[in-house]
Amino acid sequence: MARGSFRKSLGYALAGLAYALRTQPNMRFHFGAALVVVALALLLRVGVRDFVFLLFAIVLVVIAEMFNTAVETVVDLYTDKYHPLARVAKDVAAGAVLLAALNSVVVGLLVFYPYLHAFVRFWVRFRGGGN
Ligand SMILES: Nc1ncnc2c1ncn2[C@@H]1O[C@H](COP(=O)(O)OP(=O)(O)OP(=O)(O)O)[C@@H](O)[C@H]1O
Repeated sequence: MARGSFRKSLGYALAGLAYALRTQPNMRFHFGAALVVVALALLLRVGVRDFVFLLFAIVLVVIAEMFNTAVETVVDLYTDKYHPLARVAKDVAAGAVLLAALNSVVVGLLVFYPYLHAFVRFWVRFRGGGN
């Protein structure tokens, strides 16, 4: 692939990412949540393996949301009338986002559980006056 062509392709791909961020409130929410999770992971100094699990879960949600946006756009391009197949296409794409989001919640709970547990124990002791 020529270098100019690679640059162009990269530009199109970044434009797609920017479009999804600009037009999809869900996408902005995912990015915000991802920033919080990454900041928390850095703050708590989670291990490299746990960090990789978190990154995979985050990127999976973003990818699912982008494909969802692509499917919605193509369906809307094809028809603005009600069609059962249009509904199926959009519902299945939305289902993929839901699955990825649920996965990210489970991964987050598993990774952060030891820290949350330690924090709660510390808090209970602290509130109990050290007994
Ligand atoms: N042309 C259509 N024909 C049949 N059902 C449709 C059609 N367009 C949308 N729907 C139904 O309405 C739901 C919501 O569609 P819409 O395009 O508003 O997606 P959305 O989930 O609101 O998008 P966003 O991710 O932007 O919030 C779809 O999941 C589908 O069930």
